[in-house]
Amino acid sequence: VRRTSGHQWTCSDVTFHCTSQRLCEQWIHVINEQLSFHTNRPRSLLVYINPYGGKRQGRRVYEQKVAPLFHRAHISADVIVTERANHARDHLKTEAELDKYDGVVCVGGDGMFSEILHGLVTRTQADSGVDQDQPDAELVPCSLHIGIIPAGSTDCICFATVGTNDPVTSALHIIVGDSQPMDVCSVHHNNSFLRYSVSLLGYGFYGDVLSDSERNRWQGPARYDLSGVKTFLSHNYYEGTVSFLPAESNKGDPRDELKLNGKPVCLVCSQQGSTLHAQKYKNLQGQERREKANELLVIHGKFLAINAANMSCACPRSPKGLSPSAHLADGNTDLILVRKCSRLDFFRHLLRHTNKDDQFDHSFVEVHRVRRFRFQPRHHELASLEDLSEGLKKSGFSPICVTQTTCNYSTTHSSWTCDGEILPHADIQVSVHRQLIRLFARGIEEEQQQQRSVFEDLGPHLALEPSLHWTVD
Ligand SMILES: CCCCCCCCCCCCC/C=C/[C@@H](O)[C@H](CO)NC(=O)CCCCCCCCCCCCCCC
Ligand SMILES: Nc1ncnc2c1ncn2[C@@H]1O[C@H](COP(=O)(O)OP(=O)(O)OP(=O)(O)O)[C@@H](O)[C@H]1O
Ligand SMILES: [Ca+2]
Repeated sequence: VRRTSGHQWTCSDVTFHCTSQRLCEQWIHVINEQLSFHTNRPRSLLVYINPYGGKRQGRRVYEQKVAPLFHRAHISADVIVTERANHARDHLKTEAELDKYDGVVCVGGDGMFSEILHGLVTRTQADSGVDQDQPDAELVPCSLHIGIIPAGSTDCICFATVGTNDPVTSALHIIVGDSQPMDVCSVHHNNSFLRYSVSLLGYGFYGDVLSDSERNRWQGPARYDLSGVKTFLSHNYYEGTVSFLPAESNKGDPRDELKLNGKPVCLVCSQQGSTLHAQKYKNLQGQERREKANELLVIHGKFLAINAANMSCACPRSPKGLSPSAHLADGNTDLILVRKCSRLDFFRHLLRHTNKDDQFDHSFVEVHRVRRFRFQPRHHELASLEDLSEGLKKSGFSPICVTQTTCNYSTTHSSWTCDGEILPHADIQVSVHRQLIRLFARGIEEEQQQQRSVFEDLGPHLALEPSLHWTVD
């Protein structure tokens, strides 16, 4: 494997010249033996292809670019081309013989990934007797790795975990058996399970963009930009209460510049983080007290957007993403609150997603790293007040009218987008489940890491440099 620019990997050939047939056979034997020591590599995969994702190229991408690589790497693959939406999810939930495989691969976009996520997590909980309707249930991590071959219109999850959306690069991460743990958010309404999320939960601006764009699916990926401009111009804001449990004190700050992004060296995402936490915990009496009491912080306000970014959400549209310092596997999500402000200010904030400026450095934006949160829209609060106070009703005071007349360009509620799906309820509770799944990926590498050979990272068995071969020869 050879690294090229922009986090892409390609196949690289090494030609061995031997003086005799016997030496050649020895080499083949030794190399195969060394490869067999590397047990993290998958041997057997279950592949789901969405033939209608993105530009409808999923099948071609798999057959022409990925299958030949799996074949060369002696990986066997059972391929299912989906016939309808939720085919992959339902097959994983009930039918798939998961014991036969080392991993599940999805060929498609974020929607297809979400199907695999729901199928695999739900199956794992059912097999372990965990009730996912309980918001505080401790979910059991999935044993199979998930690989993503990008072939959708939005490949945000692939982009934010690999650094590029290139099918060959993703196939090579699968082949070498890379492993990237990832947090998963569970979303509940009252005490019933709604969905899982790994990237963006967005209420207000992004919820409205998604709701509008669903009506214009025929426009393809451009629908997001069109609905984006429309939603920006409507400038709706929504009133409600956000309550959240802040992250432990060692988890870094959403505004820190470390940008470790869940890489293997990242202390925040690794087990070593706990030791670091123990030391800091001692010195922070106030923080300690708050964590012990599991104290929720409560913010009431009028918001243009409420976003929970469980990972950076970097994508070609926004190369550093919604929360550039978010970690993939730290057990937290970054909660971004954009309060009511002028159109110009909101435009400035949005624009900063496309350049190097800090999008959180505005008086109307705040960001919190949290373990769980709840959102209650205002009309819910008013509805319960209404129940309690007959007097209010008698006086003819109608909460919804009040909201509409005092805020003449506000509707009463928005919808949540959950990794691109619209949720049916606005009042939601969200909990982060640390490292619930593992991807065949390694996070976005920094420049120095990119200088090294891919095989150096795989341990001593595969550290075969061409120069070394010549010396032995
Ligand atoms: C002035 C330029 C501002 C550009 C601001 C760009 C910020 C982009 C942030 C993108 C975050 C994507 C997170 C991805 C989540 C995925 O799990 C999900 C499923 O595929 N995709 C979406 O929800 C799809 C979400 C698609 C959201 C597209 C938003 C487009 C906004 C355009 C705003 C235009 C304002 C123009 C003002 C004149
Ligand atoms: N055979 C199928 N026919 C129709 N829909 C399917 C099929 N297989 C999967 N789907 C659905 O297609 C949706 C979009 O798929 P995918 O994510 O692969 O592509 P996409 O173009 O990136 O779409 P989006 O950007 O909307 O997520 C998914 O939600 C998935 O459930
Ligand atoms: Ca996280």
